[in-house]
Amino acid sequence: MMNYARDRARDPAGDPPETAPALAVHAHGLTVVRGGRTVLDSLGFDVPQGQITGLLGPSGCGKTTLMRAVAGTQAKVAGTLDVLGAPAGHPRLRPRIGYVTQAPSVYDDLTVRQNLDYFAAVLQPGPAARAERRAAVTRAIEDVDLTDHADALAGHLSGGQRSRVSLAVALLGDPELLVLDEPTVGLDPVLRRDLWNLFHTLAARGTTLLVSSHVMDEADRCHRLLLLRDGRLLAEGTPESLRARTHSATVEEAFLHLAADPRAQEATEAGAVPTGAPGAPAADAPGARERTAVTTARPHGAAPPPSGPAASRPSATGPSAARTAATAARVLRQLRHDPRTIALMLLVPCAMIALLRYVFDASPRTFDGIGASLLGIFPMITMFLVTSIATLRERTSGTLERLLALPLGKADLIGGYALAFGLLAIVQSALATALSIGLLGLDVTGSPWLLLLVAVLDALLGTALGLFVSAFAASEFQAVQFMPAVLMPQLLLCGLFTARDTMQPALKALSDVLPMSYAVDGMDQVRHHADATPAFVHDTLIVTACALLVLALGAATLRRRTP
Ligand SMILES: Nc1ncnc2c1ncn2[C@@H]1O[C@H](COP(=O)(O)OP(=O)(O)OP(=O)(O)O)[C@@H](O)[C@H]1O
Repeated sequence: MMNYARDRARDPAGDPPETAPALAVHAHGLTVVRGGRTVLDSLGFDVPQGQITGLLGPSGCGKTTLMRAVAGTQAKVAGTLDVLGAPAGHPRLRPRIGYVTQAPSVYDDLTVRQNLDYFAAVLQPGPAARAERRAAVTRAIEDVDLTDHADALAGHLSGGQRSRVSLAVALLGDPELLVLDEPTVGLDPVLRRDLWNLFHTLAARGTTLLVSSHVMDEADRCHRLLLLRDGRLLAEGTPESLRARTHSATVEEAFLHLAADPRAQEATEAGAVPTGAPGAPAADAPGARERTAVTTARPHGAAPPPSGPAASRPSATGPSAARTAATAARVLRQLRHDPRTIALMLLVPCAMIALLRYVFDASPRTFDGIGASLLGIFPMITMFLVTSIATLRERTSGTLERLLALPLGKADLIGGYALAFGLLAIVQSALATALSIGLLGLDVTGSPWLLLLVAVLDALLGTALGLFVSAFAASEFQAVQFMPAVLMPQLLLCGLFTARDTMQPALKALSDVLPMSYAVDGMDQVRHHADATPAFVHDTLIVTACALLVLALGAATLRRRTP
């Protein structure tokens, strides 16, 4: 059974409050175009605060698109869409909305608790909030009845259990508005009933819920309904009013009646809830007054100050060291559950450098030249691959959409990845450098620490390139294809195979703008000079600047709203 320890006095299945509530969402002329098609067509509706509004309609009618528009993750939204008194997608709304996507957007390679710990750290970063976070995580796990599975990997749970982890994430921080996209799909009847009871408990506490479903028998569990078909609003109102208006016994019948009779739709097509309709705020009701204030008193694009519980929640979305550190810790925690990947990342460069040494057994001087350069190139290649696939997985699993709907700065996310993989790169490069110099007899005049410095910078560059390139890949297959496209030209032109001075002018010019050329040059400087030469400093500065530039480009390519 779900935990109802925080339930208030009202009957979970009871009626909404008698006085008309204020509005959590107000839409007018809402239109969304996806892939050149109008998917939502001039919708007008209201969602009252503290109630459960069901968004019902057949598959493909636009429910997910509407949910994403309300959550602020949908691009190309036209018309008016005010959410909690601010335009949808306003940064101040991010900590105030809990959004559950249709597929469970959680990390399969983290436990239930680790998933929640991370999202809680995004919502409430910093060591000062640790105790509060821990309590919120425990409470959310209890709410979705997963206490017995708190330490299980999310990937080892059933589909319904993973959906509940996703819901628990959305419950963190007591959001004022919960946007739930088909939260009960695939659940057994007992769990479905328990979840609906939880939704009513949340509504009784004052939370607004917008819940989509294509199962019409869930309609009677909602206080109000929005019936959608082919991107147009068929009708809105309480289940009773819709049944009464269409003389139907069930909401499903009412839906079919409305779908077949265009005249029956006309009453609600023009825009907001008609005054006097069941569930609509009366003209002089508090909700109606607030709606006027929301839609007329605020300059376009400006958000009013948050009120209620949200006022105490963090709203900053600027760079935050605590959120960057939490992201890096989460990425490393994911890797900890994947020891084979860690072993491959650390051992493959060592194995390759050892192989190279014995390939050039007869010519140790050639090994010195190529080996030193490859000490930087191996980490760049592995970090590029691992980062591009890890970020792409974040994109395809839906966790990226969820994260970007939260108060997490893009720089925090990119910085967290760079920090985690940068730390791994240090270990990887240190192992390969120690092996090369200590056991394989690599002869360098300069300090091995300088060699390590260039290797780590190369790895950081590989991480940055991987993050950047993943924005252009639609699948892991494509990400892997990008590897030769991005790295091979650099490898061929970096001076490892032919001295850069002897290249054709066009190739030399191309080589001059590729960062790997400077990485190889920097390694060469360490090989031949005891101290850091001006050329070495110049080379390392260029590699560092390129890594930072590509990281910034990676952050710039992240879009909070997707098409
Ligand atoms: N990226 C896209 N580009 C173009 N059209 C899209 C895109 N995503 C969805 N659509 C179209 O938009 C329409 C609405 O899709 P949406 O996912 O919102 O429907 P839905 O009601 O949530 O469906 P379901 O209940 O099956 O999840 C569909 O006709 C779909 O084909």
